[in-house]
Amino acid sequence: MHFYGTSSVNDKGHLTIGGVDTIELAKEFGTPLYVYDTQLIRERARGFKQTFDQLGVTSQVAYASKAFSSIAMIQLIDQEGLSLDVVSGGELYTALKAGFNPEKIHFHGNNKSAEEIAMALDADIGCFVVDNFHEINLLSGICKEKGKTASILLRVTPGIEAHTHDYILTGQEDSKFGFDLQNGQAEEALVKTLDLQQLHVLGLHCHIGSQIFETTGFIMAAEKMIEKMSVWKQKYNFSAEVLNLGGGFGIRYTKDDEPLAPGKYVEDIITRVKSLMDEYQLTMPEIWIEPGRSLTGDAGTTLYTVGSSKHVPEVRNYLAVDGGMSDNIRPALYNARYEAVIANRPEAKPESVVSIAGKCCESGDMLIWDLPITMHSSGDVLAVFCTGAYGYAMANNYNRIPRPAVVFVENGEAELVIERENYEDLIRHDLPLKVQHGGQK
Ligand SMILES: Cc1ncc(COP(=O)(O)O)c(C=O)c1O
Ligand SMILES: N[C@@H](CCCC[NH3+])C(=O)O
Repeated sequence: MHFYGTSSVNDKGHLTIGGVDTIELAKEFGTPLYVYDTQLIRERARGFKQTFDQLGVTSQVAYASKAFSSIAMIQLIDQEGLSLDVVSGGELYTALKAGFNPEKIHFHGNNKSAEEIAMALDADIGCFVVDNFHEINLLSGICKEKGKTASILLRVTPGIEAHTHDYILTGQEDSKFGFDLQNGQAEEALVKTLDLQQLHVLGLHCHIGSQIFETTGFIMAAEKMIEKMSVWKQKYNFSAEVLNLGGGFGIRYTKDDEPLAPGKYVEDIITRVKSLMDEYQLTMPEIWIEPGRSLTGDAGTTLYTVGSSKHVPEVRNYLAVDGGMSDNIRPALYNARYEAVIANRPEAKPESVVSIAGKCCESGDMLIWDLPITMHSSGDVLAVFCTGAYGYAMANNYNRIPRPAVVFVENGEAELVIERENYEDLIRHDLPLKVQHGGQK
């Protein structure tokens, strides 16, 4: 088995994370349970910042909170001195409730509503990542009404096709995000925003996709942006104070994934950016990045209790757990792959192959196909690794299944940071029928 972060095996032979026995966690908090190794998140955060420091580059590392947001998670990010990327009023609300410094919040989104924009302006957030012409008009209009100015980055699509799943590609020309760099829309947006008193253009942003294993795409995107920056410097005397290269650094979900070390992505990309700046004789801007998955992905493990099983002779063994696509929709949505072990005996040799089924009423609710697994029985705990990004964040109540609890573990201590939903939570917003529309009773 591959051990992530602080995971290990104790003298009972049980899987531990952050020095805490996962079997005890399952007993105390129930399953399904998301367990976060917060020391690993801290190490990753520090690693990104140190790499920039070593390169002597002024930076902001903004955690993409869409990967996993909660009050405690945002507070952890704050403790580590990172900035924060939010993409909705809800993520912004969570950040503000967590006491996060608004000046370090960057607001994303391809269709921010007037209410969301007003909320962000009232909170005096640091920066809006402006996505389209509609937003330029909306944001500048609301700024005018409120007598405020907003700092903005223009999100551009550089025309890069990163090698990843189609649904998580974002930098190619045919994308719902951003101003296209090649067809002149980005330049049009720049000219428009430079003219508007209410908007202060800090620089450019791009995000080319997610779960990317090589630096080529990032470097090509940076090259295209810097080339334009040089033209715009001459044409409009525009000097970008900030160049934001987004997130997307890949992680190891299974043995087939071979990501670079997080710092290595930054090192290679920034080294190239520096030399391009020299080539074009431009002043080096602040470099911002927005890692999500690479900060929290491998720090998360989901614990499930093993339940029913089904043997289809000569075809497959199904083993069902007490969660599924309601707590982790990624396998159903992207054919995402995971590794898992029986947490009661993680080091025991695999003796059979089973396919892990969720409990939702949906044939596609399969968490892992063809998992080599050791001896197991109903009641054992299954630990699925690397679920820390876009797992809980995309959890839902399909089949009216309550969302799981989340605990942080560190130095032998476990802390509940999100309570398990209960049935009452599920019907909280339901209203009884008032009007008897031709009922027969
Ligand atoms: C604009 C933007 N920034 C950052 C991220 C974070 O990406 P990742 O979790 O792959 O690092 C995303 C999600 O893909 C995004 O859309
Ligand atoms: N939710 C996706 C990534 C989305 C990226 C957001 N731009 C995943 O689980 O991989």
